[in-house]
Amino acid sequence: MPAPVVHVQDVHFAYTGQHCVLENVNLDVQQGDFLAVLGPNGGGKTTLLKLLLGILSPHKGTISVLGEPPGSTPSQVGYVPQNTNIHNLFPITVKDVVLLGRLPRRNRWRNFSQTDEQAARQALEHVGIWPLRNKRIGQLSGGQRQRVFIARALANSPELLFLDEPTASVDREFQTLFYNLLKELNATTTIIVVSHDLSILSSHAKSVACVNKALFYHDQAEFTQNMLEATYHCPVELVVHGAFPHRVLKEHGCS
Ligand SMILES: Nc1ncnc2c1ncn2[C@@H]1O[C@H](COP(=O)(O)OP(=O)(O)OP(=O)(O)O)[C@@H](O)[C@H]1O
Repeated sequence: MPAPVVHVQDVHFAYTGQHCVLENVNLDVQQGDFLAVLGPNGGGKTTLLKLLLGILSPHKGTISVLGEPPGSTPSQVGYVPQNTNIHNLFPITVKDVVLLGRLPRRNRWRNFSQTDEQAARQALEHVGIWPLRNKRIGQLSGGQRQRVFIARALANSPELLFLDEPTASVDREFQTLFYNLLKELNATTTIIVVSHDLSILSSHAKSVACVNKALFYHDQAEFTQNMLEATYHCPVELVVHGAFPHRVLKEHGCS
């Protein structure tokens, strides 16, 4: 089997002065995978992505991404963060935010080329907001901003794409469009997406990682009741309705 694009071995992580957020985490992601990362609030999903991006460093264990230490191949890795705090009055247009995705980590102030402009246009068209390109980002709704940051991640045609709750504030119509776009991108891009939306992920992901301090990996996108209950530590009910599988959590009180 070829070397995995993401290799995590015996990783432990805690924020300063806090309990362990991730403990003894092991994960291999193969090229071409579409991995859904699930788990309860505070389970450590975003922390795991930040470790893979090199924003945080593990206290114990090793991580490699595309065969290198995390953070050393930024032009091959796209990232859509969960929260994007930009001041409403910050004077930057939608297109400029997307163009920033084309800049290497070093030499960040080079001029943009025709190729950069074309890539930005294509990314904005992909997420359906090319007409908004000259608006200031502060003038956009939460869902429109989310699309801008997805376009920024796509603008570099990354080999590996990390997405943290990418559809949290977008409407249902765009969610479907977006997951279809991810499916298309998955032909050439390895995708790791954190989401609570089991219904859509169940029909698009190829594998699943459940994260709640520990990580349980399943090499098939099959969400079984046992697996979800072990992760969420509470009863979970799987139901199917509509044209494609749709799962919901049973009403419950978690202690
Ligand atoms: N910068 C930080 N400093 C201290 N503790 C933090 C920090 N960021 C996250 N935590 C804590 O680490 C734990 C894991 O947080 P993380 O954001 O990774 O969870 P998550 O699974 O992504 O949650 P959610 O589904 O709510 O987004 C939580 O208990 C959180 O309070």
